[in-house]
Amino acid sequence: MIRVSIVGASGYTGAELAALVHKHPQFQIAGLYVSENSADAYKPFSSIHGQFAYQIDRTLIPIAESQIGKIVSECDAVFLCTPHAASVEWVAQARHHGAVVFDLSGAYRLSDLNVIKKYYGFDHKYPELLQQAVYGLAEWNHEAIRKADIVAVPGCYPTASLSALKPLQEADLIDSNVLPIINATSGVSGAGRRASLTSSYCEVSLNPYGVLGHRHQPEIAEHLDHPVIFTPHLGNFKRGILATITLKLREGISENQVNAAYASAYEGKSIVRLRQSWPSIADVEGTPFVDLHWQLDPQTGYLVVVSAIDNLLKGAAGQAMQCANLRFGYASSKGLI
Ligand SMILES: NC(=O)C1=CN([C@@H]2O[C@H](COP(=O)(O)OP(=O)(O)OC[C@H]3O[C@@H](n4cnc5c(N)ncnc54)[C@H](OP(=O)(O)O)[C@@H]3O)[C@@H](O)[C@H]2O)C=CC1
Ligand SMILES: CC(=O)N[C@@H](CCC(=O)OP(=O)(O)O)C(=O)O
Repeated sequence: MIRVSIVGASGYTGAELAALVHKHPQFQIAGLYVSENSADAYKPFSSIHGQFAYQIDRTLIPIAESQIGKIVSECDAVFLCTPHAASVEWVAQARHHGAVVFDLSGAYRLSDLNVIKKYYGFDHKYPELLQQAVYGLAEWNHEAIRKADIVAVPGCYPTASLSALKPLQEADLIDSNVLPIINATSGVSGAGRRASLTSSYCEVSLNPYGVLGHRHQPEIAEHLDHPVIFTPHLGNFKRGILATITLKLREGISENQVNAAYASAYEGKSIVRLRQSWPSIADVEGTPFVDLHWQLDPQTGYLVVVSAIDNLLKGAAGQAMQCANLRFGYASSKGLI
């Protein structure tokens, strides 16, 4: 059995991950951790996430980065479900002790230090580790993920967007003079469990945010190798992301070529479902899938693609589990479907 420690286990993605590890036939939980001064220190995990009562009987152990050597000695992999700035240091300490690390934050997803400073607000102290980190988009980077010691699990909006756009970009179908436009709406769990006015349930209706400045824009652009316009929206529902993407195809590209690009990119990749009708958030909520459907306007050459995921699963914990499966020699969907 592969023993797994989860730091940030009281949060939304940490809890989903604990649940996935708990039901996985080849993985088991070694320990669940929160920060050194956490208000949840020493509470039973199931007192916070009651759906796991009598299933995951674990205590949330408080721990500092400097103590990670102890965690590493007791497990085969560390999952970090921690804020970006905290993950920068946690990854470095975990690697110092030789751990295989899966970081669900944005700390190791971008390669350019200036872009990180601009969008995350901190100077990244470990450029050599950034270079080693593999971007964990499971359907696309599986060969590199199998050998990686640091996996930067993609953000939720980038997962939805890249899953839709990469087949077209790899097949060279996108008109490079026209930027793809991504309009995506997320449920409030995307903002994490910590209380804030902007993600407070009664405050949220449906609004754009981070317009022309969200940190997922450079993440999508870097891993697509194509600039995009990305506008996130916050919706008044708990979980899920629906991204509607509009792009211009190169002159003369047919619907058959688009269909073939998706079919060939995702052949045998069971987490990606190529749908025959428009997907909805209800279709993917609580599932590890990304659902895609598209339609070409032959008059204008514009294509509309819709991508739906559960932000906490394919957008975070589910994809982290796919990466761990690959890293430890299993099929990427093992334990997920
Ligand atoms: N929510 C989502 O849809 C997605 C989130 N992500 C990313 O995943 C990470 C976790 O997100 P999410 O679960 O939503 O966040 P939450 O706010 O729900 O949980 C954060 C967790 O980290 C712990 N924590 C905070 N600071 C530290 C620290 N310095 N050291 C150790 N533990 C710490 C918190 O507990 P405590 O403070 O009590 O110690 C809590 O357990 C973030 O980086 C987020 O950006 C990625 C994709 C999707
Ligand atoms: C609704 C909401 O607030 N969503 C988050 C994105 C969550 C996510 O994917 O996470 P990373 O922070 O790991 O990139 C946001 O826009 O900041």
